[in-house]
Amino acid sequence: MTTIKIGTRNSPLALWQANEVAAKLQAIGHKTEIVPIVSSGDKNLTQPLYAMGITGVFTKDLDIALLNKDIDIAVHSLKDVPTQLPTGTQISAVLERDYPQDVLVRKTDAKDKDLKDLKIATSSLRRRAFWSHTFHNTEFADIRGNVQTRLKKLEDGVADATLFSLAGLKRMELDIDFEEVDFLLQAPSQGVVCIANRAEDIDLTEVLKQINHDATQKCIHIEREFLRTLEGGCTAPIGAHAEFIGDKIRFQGRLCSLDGKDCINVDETIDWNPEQNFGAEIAQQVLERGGKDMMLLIKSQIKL
Ligand SMILES: NCc1[nH]cc(CCC(=O)O)c1CC(=O)O
Repeated sequence: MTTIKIGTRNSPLALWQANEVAAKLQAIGHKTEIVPIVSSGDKNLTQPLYAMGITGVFTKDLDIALLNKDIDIAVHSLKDVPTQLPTGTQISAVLERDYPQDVLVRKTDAKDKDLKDLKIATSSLRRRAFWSHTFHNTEFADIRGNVQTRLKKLEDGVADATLFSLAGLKRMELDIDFEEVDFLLQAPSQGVVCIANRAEDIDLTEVLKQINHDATQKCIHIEREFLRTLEGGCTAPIGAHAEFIGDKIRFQGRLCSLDGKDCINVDETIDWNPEQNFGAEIAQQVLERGGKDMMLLIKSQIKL
Protein backbone atom coordinates (compact mmCIF):
# COMPACT_ATOMS: atom_id res chain seq x y z
CA MET A 1 0.00 0.00 0.00
CA THR A 2 1.22 3.51 -0.76
CA THR A 3 1.97 6.05 1.94
CA ILE A 4 -0.39 9.04 2.18
CA LYS A 5 1.67 12.26 2.16
CA ILE A 6 0.06 14.75 4.55
CA GLY A 7 0.93 18.39 3.81
CA THR A 8 0.75 20.86 6.69
CA ARG A 9 2.00 24.28 7.71
CA ASN A 10 4.79 23.91 10.23
CA SER A 11 3.30 25.85 13.15
CA PRO A 12 2.76 23.82 16.34
CA LEU A 13 -1.04 24.02 15.88
CA ALA A 14 -0.92 22.90 12.25
CA LEU A 15 1.40 19.99 13.10
CA TRP A 16 -0.94 18.91 15.90
CA GLN A 17 -3.84 18.89 13.42
CA ALA A 18 -1.83 16.96 10.81
CA ASN A 19 -0.87 14.37 13.44
CA GLU A 20 -4.51 14.00 14.41
CA VAL A 21 -5.39 13.25 10.78
CA ALA A 22 -2.42 10.85 10.51
CA ALA A 23 -3.66 8.94 13.59
CA LYS A 24 -7.17 8.63 12.10
CA LEU A 25 -5.80 7.34 8.78
CA GLN A 26 -3.47 4.88 10.53
CA ALA A 27 -6.38 3.61 12.63
CA ILE A 28 -8.10 2.49 9.42
CA GLY A 29 -4.94 0.80 8.12
CA HIS A 30 -3.08 3.44 6.09
CA LYS A 31 0.56 4.50 6.15
CA THR A 32 1.20 8.23 6.46
CA GLU A 33 4.04 10.73 6.18
CA ILE A 34 3.91 14.32 7.48
CA VAL A 35 5.32 16.87 4.99
CA PRO A 36 5.68 20.38 6.54
CA ILE A 37 5.35 23.26 4.02
CA VAL A 38 6.47 26.82 4.82
CA SER A 39 3.68 29.24 3.95
CA SER A 40 3.76 32.96 3.18
CA GLY A 41 1.34 33.46 6.08
CA ASP A 42 4.18 32.57 8.45
CA LYS A 43 6.70 34.90 6.87
CA ASN A 44 4.57 38.01 6.49
CA LEU A 45 3.66 38.90 10.05
CA THR A 46 4.07 42.69 9.89
CA GLN A 47 0.73 43.46 8.24
CA PRO A 48 -2.85 42.53 9.14
CA LEU A 49 -4.31 39.91 6.79
CA TYR A 50 -6.89 42.23 5.26
CA ALA A 51 -4.10 44.64 4.28
CA MET A 52 -2.25 41.92 2.36
CA GLY A 53 -5.13 41.97 -0.10
CA ILE A 54 -5.23 38.21 -0.66
CA THR A 55 -7.54 35.47 0.48
CA GLY A 56 -6.17 32.10 1.50
CA VAL A 57 -2.93 33.53 2.82
CA PHE A 58 -2.58 30.56 5.18
CA THR A 59 -3.61 27.95 2.65
CA LYS A 60 -2.04 29.14 -0.61
CA ASP A 61 1.26 27.26 -0.30
CA LEU A 62 -0.42 23.99 0.65
CA ASP A 63 -2.76 24.38 -2.33
CA ILE A 64 0.27 24.75 -4.61
CA ALA A 65 1.97 21.68 -3.08
CA LEU A 66 -1.25 19.69 -3.51
CA LEU A 67 -1.68 20.66 -7.17
CA ASN A 68 2.06 19.96 -7.77
CA LYS A 69 1.53 16.46 -6.28
CA ASP A 70 4.21 17.08 -3.66
CA ILE A 71 1.58 15.98 -1.15
CA ASP A 72 -1.58 13.82 -1.37
CA ILE A 73 -3.70 15.71 1.14
CA ALA A 74 -3.57 19.13 2.79
CA VAL A 75 -4.71 19.58 6.39
CA HIS A 76 -6.10 23.03 7.21
CA SER A 77 -8.03 24.88 9.87
CA LEU A 78 -11.24 25.19 7.88
CA LYS A 79 -11.86 28.76 9.02
CA ASP A 80 -8.69 29.79 7.14
CA VAL A 81 -9.87 28.16 3.90
CA PRO A 82 -11.58 30.56 1.42
CA THR A 83 -15.09 29.51 0.38
CA GLN A 84 -13.88 29.38 -3.23
CA LEU A 85 -11.51 26.39 -3.44
CA PRO A 86 -8.71 26.20 -6.02
CA THR A 87 -9.83 24.40 -9.17
CA GLY A 88 -9.17 20.67 -9.01
CA THR A 89 -9.23 20.49 -5.21
CA GLN A 90 -12.01 19.56 -2.81
CA ILE A 91 -12.62 19.11 0.90
CA SER A 92 -13.23 15.41 1.34
CA ALA A 93 -13.40 15.19 5.12
CA VAL A 94 -13.71 17.21 8.31
CA LEU A 95 -12.89 16.04 11.83
CA GLU A 96 -15.38 16.34 14.67
CA ARG A 97 -15.54 19.87 16.07
CA ASP A 98 -14.57 19.93 19.72
CA TYR A 99 -14.55 23.60 20.77
CA PRO A 100 -16.28 26.15 18.49
CA GLN A 101 -15.95 29.32 20.59
CA ASP A 102 -13.60 32.26 21.13
CA VAL A 103 -12.21 32.93 24.62
CA LEU A 104 -10.50 35.87 26.33
CA VAL A 105 -7.02 35.55 27.82
CA ARG A 106 -5.79 38.33 30.11
CA LYS A 107 -2.31 39.56 30.83
CA THR A 108 -1.30 38.61 34.38
CA ASP A 109 -1.57 42.20 35.69
CA ALA A 110 -4.97 42.88 34.06
CA LYS A 111 -6.90 40.20 35.96
CA ASP A 112 -9.10 42.65 37.87
CA LYS A 113 -10.06 45.08 35.10
CA ASP A 114 -13.65 45.38 33.87
CA LEU A 115 -14.24 43.88 30.42
CA LYS A 116 -15.25 47.32 29.13
CA ASP A 117 -11.88 48.83 30.15
CA LEU A 118 -9.63 46.22 28.56
CA LYS A 119 -7.32 47.12 25.68
CA ILE A 120 -7.66 44.15 23.34
CA ALA A 121 -4.96 42.77 21.07
CA THR A 122 -6.52 41.27 17.94
CA SER A 123 -6.11 41.85 14.21
CA SER A 124 -9.36 40.09 13.37
CA LEU A 125 -12.00 42.39 11.84
CA ARG A 126 -14.70 40.12 13.24
CA ARG A 127 -13.37 40.12 16.81
CA ARG A 128 -12.86 43.90 16.78
CA ALA A 129 -16.32 44.64 15.39
CA PHE A 130 -18.19 42.18 17.61
CA TRP A 131 -16.29 43.26 20.74
CA SER A 132 -16.99 46.94 19.94
CA HIS A 133 -20.68 46.15 19.50
CA THR A 134 -20.77 45.19 23.19
CA PHE A 135 -18.05 47.52 24.57
CA HIS A 136 -18.22 50.74 22.53
CA ASN A 137 -15.01 52.59 23.35
CA THR A 138 -12.53 49.75 23.29
CA GLU A 139 -8.93 50.38 22.26
CA PHE A 140 -7.29 47.71 20.10
CA ALA A 141 -3.75 46.66 19.22
CA ASP A 142 -2.62 44.55 16.27
CA ILE A 143 -1.19 41.14 17.07
CA ARG A 144 -0.07 38.35 14.74
CA GLY A 145 1.61 34.99 14.99
CA ASN A 146 0.82 31.61 16.48
CA VAL A 147 -0.72 31.02 19.90
CA GLN A 148 2.64 30.92 21.71
CA THR A 149 3.89 34.12 20.01
CA ARG A 150 0.68 35.96 20.82
CA LEU A 151 0.84 34.98 24.50
CA LYS A 152 4.42 36.26 24.67
CA LYS A 153 3.45 39.58 23.01
CA LEU A 154 0.63 39.92 25.54
CA GLU A 155 2.96 39.50 28.53
CA ASP A 156 5.37 41.97 26.83
CA GLY A 157 2.60 44.57 27.22
CA VAL A 158 0.97 45.05 23.79
CA ALA A 159 -2.49 45.08 25.47
CA ASP A 160 -4.45 43.86 28.52
CA ALA A 161 -5.98 40.81 26.86
CA THR A 162 -6.33 38.90 23.63
CA LEU A 163 -8.90 36.64 22.01
CA PHE A 164 -8.28 33.07 20.87
CA SER A 165 -10.15 30.22 19.36
CA LEU A 166 -10.54 27.77 22.27
CA ALA A 167 -9.88 24.85 19.92
CA GLY A 168 -6.42 26.26 19.17
CA LEU A 169 -5.63 26.77 22.86
CA LYS A 170 -6.79 23.28 23.84
CA ARG A 171 -4.77 21.66 21.07
CA MET A 172 -1.61 23.34 22.37
CA GLU A 173 -2.33 22.02 25.89
CA LEU A 174 -1.36 25.37 27.37
CA ASP A 175 -2.29 25.59 31.01
CA ILE A 176 -3.59 29.17 31.04
CA ASP A 177 -6.71 30.83 32.41
CA PHE A 178 -9.36 31.91 29.93
CA GLU A 179 -12.86 33.40 30.09
CA GLU A 180 -15.87 32.51 27.98
CA VAL A 181 -17.11 35.47 25.90
CA ASP A 182 -20.50 34.23 24.67
CA PHE A 183 -21.40 37.56 23.05
CA LEU A 184 -18.58 37.12 20.52
CA LEU A 185 -20.04 34.85 17.84
CA GLN A 186 -17.26 32.77 16.30
CA ALA A 187 -16.00 32.67 12.73
CA PRO A 188 -17.73 30.32 10.27
CA SER A 189 -16.21 26.80 10.62
CA GLN A 190 -14.04 27.80 13.57
CA GLY A 191 -12.58 24.83 15.45
CA VAL A 192 -12.87 22.45 12.49
CA VAL A 193 -9.92 20.62 10.91
CA CYS A 194 -10.46 19.79 7.23
CA ILE A 195 -8.70 17.60 4.69
CA ALA A 196 -8.39 18.74 1.08
CA ASN A 197 -7.26 16.54 -1.82
CA ARG A 198 -7.23 16.51 -5.61
CA ALA A 199 -10.70 15.77 -7.02
CA GLU A 200 -9.15 13.35 -9.55
CA ASP A 201 -7.89 11.05 -6.73
CA ILE A 202 -11.07 9.02 -6.48
CA ASP A 203 -9.67 6.15 -4.39
CA LEU A 204 -8.11 8.49 -1.85
CA THR A 205 -11.38 10.45 -1.67
CA GLU A 206 -13.15 7.24 -0.64
CA VAL A 207 -10.54 6.66 2.09
CA LEU A 208 -10.97 10.21 3.39
CA LYS A 209 -14.74 9.85 3.53
CA GLN A 210 -14.25 7.07 6.08
CA ILE A 211 -12.80 9.53 8.60
CA ASN A 212 -15.33 12.30 7.87
CA HIS A 213 -17.54 13.40 10.77
CA ASP A 214 -21.02 13.67 9.30
CA ALA A 215 -22.71 16.01 11.81
CA THR A 216 -19.77 18.45 11.72
CA GLN A 217 -19.81 18.36 7.93
CA LYS A 218 -23.51 19.29 7.82
CA CYS A 219 -22.97 22.18 10.23
CA ILE A 220 -19.98 23.64 8.39
CA HIS A 221 -21.84 23.32 5.09
CA ILE A 222 -24.48 25.71 6.44
CA GLU A 223 -21.89 28.06 7.97
CA ARG A 224 -19.80 28.24 4.81
CA GLU A 225 -22.78 28.73 2.48
CA PHE A 226 -23.84 31.60 4.76
CA LEU A 227 -20.34 33.09 4.50
CA ARG A 228 -20.03 32.52 0.74
CA THR A 229 -23.37 34.18 0.01
CA LEU A 230 -22.62 37.23 2.17
CA GLU A 231 -19.02 37.93 1.39
CA GLY A 232 -18.65 38.08 -2.37
CA GLY A 233 -14.90 37.63 -1.98
CA CYS A 234 -14.48 40.24 0.73
CA THR A 235 -13.23 39.77 4.30
CA ALA A 236 -15.84 41.14 6.69
CA PRO A 237 -17.01 40.88 10.31
CA ILE A 238 -19.11 37.75 9.82
CA GLY A 239 -19.88 35.16 12.50
CA ALA A 240 -21.70 31.86 12.13
CA HIS A 241 -22.35 28.78 14.19
CA ALA A 242 -24.51 25.75 13.45
CA GLU A 243 -24.91 22.90 15.93
CA PHE A 244 -27.10 19.87 16.32
CA ILE A 245 -29.49 20.00 19.26
CA GLY A 246 -31.09 16.57 19.22
CA ASP A 247 -32.02 16.02 15.57
CA LYS A 248 -32.48 19.74 14.87
CA ILE A 249 -29.87 22.31 13.90
CA ARG A 250 -29.60 25.67 15.63
CA PHE A 251 -28.01 28.32 13.41
CA GLN A 252 -26.73 31.67 14.65
CA GLY A 253 -25.34 34.21 12.19
CA ARG A 254 -24.14 37.78 12.43
CA LEU A 255 -22.91 40.53 10.10
CA CYS A 256 -21.61 43.77 11.64
CA SER A 257 -20.23 47.05 10.35
CA LEU A 258 -16.47 47.42 10.97
CA ASP A 259 -17.06 49.69 13.98
CA GLY A 260 -19.57 47.21 15.41
CA LYS A 261 -22.36 49.81 15.62
CA ASP A 262 -24.71 48.11 13.15
CA CYS A 263 -25.32 44.39 13.36
CA ILE A 264 -27.76 42.02 11.69
CA ASN A 265 -28.37 38.84 13.68
CA VAL A 266 -30.15 35.61 12.85
CA ASP A 267 -30.96 32.72 15.18
CA GLU A 268 -33.08 29.87 13.86
CA THR A 269 -33.63 26.21 14.61
CA ILE A 270 -34.35 23.98 11.62
CA ASP A 271 -34.55 20.38 10.45
CA TRP A 272 -31.60 19.19 8.37
CA ASN A 273 -32.72 18.94 4.77
CA PRO A 274 -30.11 17.97 2.15
CA GLU A 275 -32.34 19.46 -0.57
CA GLN A 276 -32.27 22.90 1.04
CA ASN A 277 -29.34 25.34 1.00
CA PHE A 278 -30.27 26.85 4.33
CA GLY A 279 -27.02 28.81 4.82
CA ALA A 280 -27.42 30.58 1.46
CA GLU A 281 -31.13 31.26 2.06
CA ILE A 282 -30.61 32.84 5.44
CA ALA A 283 -27.68 34.90 4.12
CA GLN A 284 -29.97 36.16 1.34
CA GLN A 285 -32.40 37.35 4.03
CA VAL A 286 -29.53 39.14 5.81
CA LEU A 287 -28.55 40.84 2.53
CA GLU A 288 -32.14 41.99 2.04
CA ARG A 289 -32.38 43.29 5.61
CA GLY A 290 -29.59 45.85 4.97
CA GLY A 291 -26.66 43.48 4.71
CA LYS A 292 -26.10 44.33 1.07
CA ASP A 293 -25.39 47.99 1.84
CA MET A 294 -23.30 47.00 4.85
CA MET A 295 -21.12 44.74 2.68
CA LEU A 296 -20.65 47.52 0.08
CA LEU A 297 -19.57 49.94 2.80
CA ILE A 298 -17.18 47.40 4.36
CA LYS A 299 -15.62 46.70 0.96
CA SER A 300 -15.00 50.41 0.36
CA GLN A 301 -13.56 50.83 3.88
CA ILE A 302 -11.01 48.01 3.64
CA LYS A 303 -10.20 48.84 -0.02
CA LEU A 304 -9.76 45.36 -1.42
N1 LIG B 1 -6.85 32.66 12.06
C1 LIG B 1 -5.93 31.95 12.87
C2 LIG B 1 -6.46 30.62 13.32
N2 LIG B 1 -6.89 29.70 12.45
C3 LIG B 1 -7.29 28.60 13.14
C4 LIG B 1 -7.11 28.85 14.48
C5 LIG B 1 -7.37 27.92 15.58
C6 LIG B 1 -8.16 26.68 15.20
C7 LIG B 1 -9.57 26.97 14.80
O1 LIG B 1 -10.21 27.86 15.40
O2 LIG B 1 -10.09 26.31 13.91
C8 LIG B 1 -6.56 30.13 14.61
C9 LIG B 1 -6.16 30.82 15.85
C10 LIG B 1 -7.22 31.70 16.47
O3 LIG B 1 -8.15 32.14 15.78
O4 LIG B 1 -7.12 31.99 17.69
